[in-house]
Amino acid sequence: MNILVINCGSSSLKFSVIDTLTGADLARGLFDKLGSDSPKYKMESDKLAEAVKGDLPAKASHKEALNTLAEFVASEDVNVSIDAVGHRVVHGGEAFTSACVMDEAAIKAVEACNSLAPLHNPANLLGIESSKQNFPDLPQVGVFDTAFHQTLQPEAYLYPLPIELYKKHGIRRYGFHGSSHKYVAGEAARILGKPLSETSVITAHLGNGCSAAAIENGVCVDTTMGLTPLEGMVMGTRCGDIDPGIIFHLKRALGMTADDIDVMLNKKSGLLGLSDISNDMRTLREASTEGNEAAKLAVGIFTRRLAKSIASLRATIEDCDALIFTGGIGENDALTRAETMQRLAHLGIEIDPEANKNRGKGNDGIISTKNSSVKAIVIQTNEELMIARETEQIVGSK
Ligand SMILES: Nc1ncnc2c1ncn2[C@@H]1O[C@H](COP(=O)(O)OP(=O)(O)O)[C@@H](O)[C@H]1O
Ligand SMILES: CC(=O)OP(=O)(O)O
Ligand SMILES: [Mg+2]
Repeated sequence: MNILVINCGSSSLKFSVIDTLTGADLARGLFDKLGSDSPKYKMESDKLAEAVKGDLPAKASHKEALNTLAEFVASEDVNVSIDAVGHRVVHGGEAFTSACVMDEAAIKAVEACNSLAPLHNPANLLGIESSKQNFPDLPQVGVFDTAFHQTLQPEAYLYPLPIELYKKHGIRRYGFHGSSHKYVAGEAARILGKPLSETSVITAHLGNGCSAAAIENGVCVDTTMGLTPLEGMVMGTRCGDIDPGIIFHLKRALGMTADDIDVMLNKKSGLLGLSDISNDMRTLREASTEGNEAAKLAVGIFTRRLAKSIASLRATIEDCDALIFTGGIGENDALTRAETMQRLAHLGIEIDPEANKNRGKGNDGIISTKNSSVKAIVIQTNEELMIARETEQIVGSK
């Protein structure tokens, strides 16, 4: 089957067309600055030597983006027919434990989660609505970031808050990046040569958003993100765990509004806030090499907290076969991996420095020594392939 996979942000749309038989992506692209005065796009296909770049008319929205990508996919440049559309949906709350067809009832259930993921969910729904208009004959399937974490037990998902908040308002830990954690856990089992149902791993997804998960015998038992994708580790622009008392202090002593604080914690904190240079790990590594102390400190705090998160997740599972690094930083930044593993020697992880240096850029594999009782593995994530596979399963079972 050929599945069009769509990941909609508030002003962007990422897509790929995946052949589920081979796992290859036949085409991919990005629409940026949608709704602004100068929306832009870049689309690629294996048949083309160069990417197709262009501008959409001012104020063009997700609908126009979908028109443009539909024409591209049907053109000589790609020339494939699409069987179904799979959408990334970030927050499915407790309503979704797996992917499903986005009918009216499912859309209503996602809408009910909008306030829990105001940055992500409304945009995801916009993508689904536009896609229904553009492709009325194709099945539209939602694949949820939260679904993989629905196996968490109350001990893991409840906050130590008045229990009414959970019972009446659904305030609990949900976890995100589920498609990535699930994909790399499956690949880890394959690399280790064990069935997934007998494989226990800690997966660290380190992209712009960062989260880690503890997976026991193939089942997710704990994760670092919570009600929203703000909890947990230091990220590009998000703070991760902080003392909630800081929020009251910012309001009372500095007069900030809830919206000001929200923007600060989500968009101006993390690596960007600490370094005052960039949210991008590559830029911070370069600045560190040139002796920039703020960049060094930002990265030091990032890896220290990353190691603390992994060590605390280790306490939630009985055995651990491997620690998995994935996402842009996990796949490419050998220094982040080395610094994290050095802090985790007490867990039985012994780094192979040469293997660690040589991994990355599509070169997956084990980066721990033969004697390491817990292996460390670099695995390139593929959320799009996971979404395509889950979409195929839903459509194929109809
Ligand atoms: N070669 C590299 N070395 C170090 N960091 C890298 C490298 N390539 C990408 N990264 C980092 O990966 C992060 C982005 O990860 P990615 O998974 O692409 O993000 P997203 O969550 O947006 O999908 C950025 O911090 C970027 O600097
Ligand atoms: C849920 C989340 O953090 O997603 P992203 O990393 O794509 O921002
Ligand atoms: Mg990514």
